[in-house]
Amino acid sequence: MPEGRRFLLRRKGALVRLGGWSLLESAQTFLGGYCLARALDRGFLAGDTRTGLLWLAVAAAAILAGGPLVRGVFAQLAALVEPLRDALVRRAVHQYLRGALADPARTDSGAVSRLTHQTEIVRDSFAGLVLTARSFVFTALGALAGLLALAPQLLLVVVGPLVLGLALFLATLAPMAAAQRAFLDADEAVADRAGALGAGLRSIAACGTRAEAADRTERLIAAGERTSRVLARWAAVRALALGVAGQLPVVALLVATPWLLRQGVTAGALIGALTYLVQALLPALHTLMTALGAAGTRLLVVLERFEDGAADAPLMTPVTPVAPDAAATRTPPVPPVPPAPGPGGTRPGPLPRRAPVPPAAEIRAVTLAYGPGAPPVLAGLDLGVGPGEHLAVVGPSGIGKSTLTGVLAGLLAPDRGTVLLAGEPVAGRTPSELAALRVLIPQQAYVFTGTVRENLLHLAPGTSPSALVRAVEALGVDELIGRLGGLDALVEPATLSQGERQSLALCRAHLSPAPLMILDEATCHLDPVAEARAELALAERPGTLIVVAHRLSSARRADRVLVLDGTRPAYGTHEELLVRSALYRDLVGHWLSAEDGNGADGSGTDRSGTNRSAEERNTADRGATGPVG
Ligand SMILES: Nc1ncnc2c1ncn2[C@@H]1O[C@H](COP(=O)(O)OP(=O)(O)OP(=O)(O)O)[C@@H](O)[C@H]1O
Repeated sequence: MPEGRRFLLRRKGALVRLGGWSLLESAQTFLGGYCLARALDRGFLAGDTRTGLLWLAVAAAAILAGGPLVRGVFAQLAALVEPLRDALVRRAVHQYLRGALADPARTDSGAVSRLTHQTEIVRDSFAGLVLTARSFVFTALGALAGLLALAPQLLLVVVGPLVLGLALFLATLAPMAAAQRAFLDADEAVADRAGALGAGLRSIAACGTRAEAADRTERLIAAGERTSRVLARWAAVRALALGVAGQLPVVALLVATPWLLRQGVTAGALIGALTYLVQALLPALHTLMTALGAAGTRLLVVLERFEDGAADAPLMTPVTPVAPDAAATRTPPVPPVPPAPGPGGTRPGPLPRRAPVPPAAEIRAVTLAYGPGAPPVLAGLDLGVGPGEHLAVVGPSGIGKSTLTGVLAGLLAPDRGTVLLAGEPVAGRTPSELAALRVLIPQQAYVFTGTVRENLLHLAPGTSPSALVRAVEALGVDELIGRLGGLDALVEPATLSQGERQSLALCRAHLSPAPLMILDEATCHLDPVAEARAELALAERPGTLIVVAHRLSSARRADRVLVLDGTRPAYGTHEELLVRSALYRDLVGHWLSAEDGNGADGSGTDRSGTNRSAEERNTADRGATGPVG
């Protein structure tokens, strides 16, 4: 408002000229009713047709003068509206430059819309408002002056309902604007959501989060419905105000006719008064209310897009350029990741109490049940995975391994407890924030129709060609890519085997910049050699690796193993768990007998571990097979 006032005060000349032209509109209104009244009273009702026609000719001349009047009004209107448009364009450019200098990485996609579409909306809405508000004020002046000139008693009858209706209308302005803003916000939220859903459709289908996505969208649509109901209610109040201000004076005039006649008001004056009400005031009022309701609210809402403190910022201020490095320091710090241990390396059990960097992933007293009456799948689980660590998660089928990966990845919200990634809570993070922190590869690998390159670079589009080649070689998928026709060959997911899909998905995960990688049986369709190669490559990648393991070799490669066992989980190295956990021994025994059934695992490692003596091997194998046997 103060800015608007300042803007108008600086254009006093144009306002005065506009007022001058508008006064002619008052005169036109005045003459319309007055001439008709006189034509009746002094001409036709008095039997003097010539005089009657003369008065009507004066009224016609006033109407014909309308052409030049409109031209004059529009010329002055341009003097008000065009500077506003220019100021908004300047402000939009300034906002954009300020944002770009403050954060070169940020893209302000709304800037073009503000510069073009939104500026034009403001310009048209402002012009429409000035036109209608001015027209109403000067028409009302002309009509009231006419009523006074015809008979002051007419004013007494008409002014009461007119003022009442106007007051009711003015009272609806603020709540109506608030309702309109809420409606537009809700509408934009639904549009944003629809856009995000469209862009993320593949991921939603791949992660199986269709129900959650639908639920969140439904809530937004319901909010939109509520705001449109509120808006409709205020529109009804506004229609009532229009009825009171526009129609009630006519009814009052008709009801008061006997009294007015007794007061000496002539028939011509009554017809003139009706003309003022029906032909001048009512249409002007209707146009004003419609314009304020539609253009006014649109103007308010769009003008807000030009705010954000830009008003305080002086234009053309020299700004110190921001070095790209400085911008980089503003991105959220990623905890330093120490180098991962070598393939055969071990890391002793619990994390040190005062770790220099927060754990890569941490679960504190997490409980999760699928449904209110269902027994918890995870019950008060604690887990800390250090940066660079390689953890294997094992357990019988249905014990909750996938549930745990979902919780760690932020896809499942626990009923109780906290999940932290890199020391920050997972709850409340947006999908893109989560994607920057972790990558989860489920058992059903996600490959989409597109080129091999698009599939591999899906999580890291900026990867250099040499890094891509290195990842392809490390994962051993070069042969597969050759068979598919090269990096630019089109992939048809349906024509790939499960193992081929897993290979591509693992290579994509390898390229992802996320510091935490979670594999949920993501190698189950690979042969043991390919699995070993993939896991080793992924473990050597900087960052933390959590693998839901389904083979002994996979558990052996990890620094530590988490055995999920209902409410009694066990942690430790492979060797420690062979001693401590009966369930782990059972699992190992089961894996060994399965491998015996399938022949050697082909992984190139012996079955009991790397670089161990025959005696150690025997001990371990005895421990492993004991309970099963
Ligand atoms: N969306 C769900 N709704 C209800 N129950 C579920 C849901 N997902 C998993 N469960 C149940 O939770 C338990 C743990 O399932 P989860 O998939 O986490 O186990 P898992 O250890 O990964 O099993 P597997 O090794 O067979 O994949 C199971 O009893 C399963 O039936």
